[in-house]
Amino acid sequence: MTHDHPARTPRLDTTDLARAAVFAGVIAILGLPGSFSVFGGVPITAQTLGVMLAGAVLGPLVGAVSVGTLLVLVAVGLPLLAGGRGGAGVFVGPTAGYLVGWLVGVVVIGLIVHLGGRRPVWWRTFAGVVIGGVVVVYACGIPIQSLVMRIGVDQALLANLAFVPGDLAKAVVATVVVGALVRGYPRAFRRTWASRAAAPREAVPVR
Ligand SMILES: O=C(O)CCCC[C@@H]1SC[C@@H]2NC(=O)N[C@@H]21
Repeated sequence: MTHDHPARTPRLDTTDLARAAVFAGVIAILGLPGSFSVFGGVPITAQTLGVMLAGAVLGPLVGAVSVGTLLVLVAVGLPLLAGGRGGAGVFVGPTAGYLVGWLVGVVVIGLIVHLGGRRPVWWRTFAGVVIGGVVVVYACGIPIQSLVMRIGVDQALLANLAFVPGDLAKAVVATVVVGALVRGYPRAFRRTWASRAAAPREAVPVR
C-alpha cells in the first residue's frame, strides 16, 4: 500500500554546497582580469557574469549560498573583488548596493530561469539574467551609490548607462553558456532546488 507523502522541503546537501563553492570560485576568478573604473568608484567588472551563471545554473537557493559565501569571504578581508579588493569597508562604499544586488539578483535569476522546475530555455534564461543580473542589481546599487556619494539618483542613474552595453553582452554570454550546458551537460541542472521542489510527490510505501 502507498500514499502520498507531503512535498519534501528541499535540503542542501554536500553536493549543493560543493556546487555553491565552485561558483563562488568562478565569480572570484572573473575578478582576476581586474576592473575598469568608470565613475565614482563603481568599476566595470566581469564578476557580474559569474553572478548570472550562478543563478542560472544553481537556481535560487544554491545560487544565493554561492554569492553569499563570496560576500562573507570578502567581508572578512579576502581580496576577491575585481582589482583585489576586500574587507568590510566595501560594504559601506559606493559599490555596497551593487553587492547586495548580486545576492538579491542571483535569487531572482534562479527563480525566473528555473520557473516551475523546468530545464532552462534560452529566452527565459536571457530574461532571467537581464531582470535579475542587470535590473535588480542596478535597482539595489544606484540608490546606495547616490547616498554614499551624495549625488542625485538621476546622476547615478546616468552614470550607470556606461555599464549597460557590457552587462547586456554578459547576459548574452551567460545565455549561450547555459544553452551549451543544457545541451552538453544536462546533469548540471538536475539538482536545482527549484526542480526538486517542483518534483512530483513521491509515493512512499506505508509500513
Ligand atoms: O567590486 C565591487 O565592489 C562591486 C562592483 C559592482 C559593479 C557594478 S555591478 C553592475 C554594473 N556592471 C558592472 O560591470 N559594474 C557595475
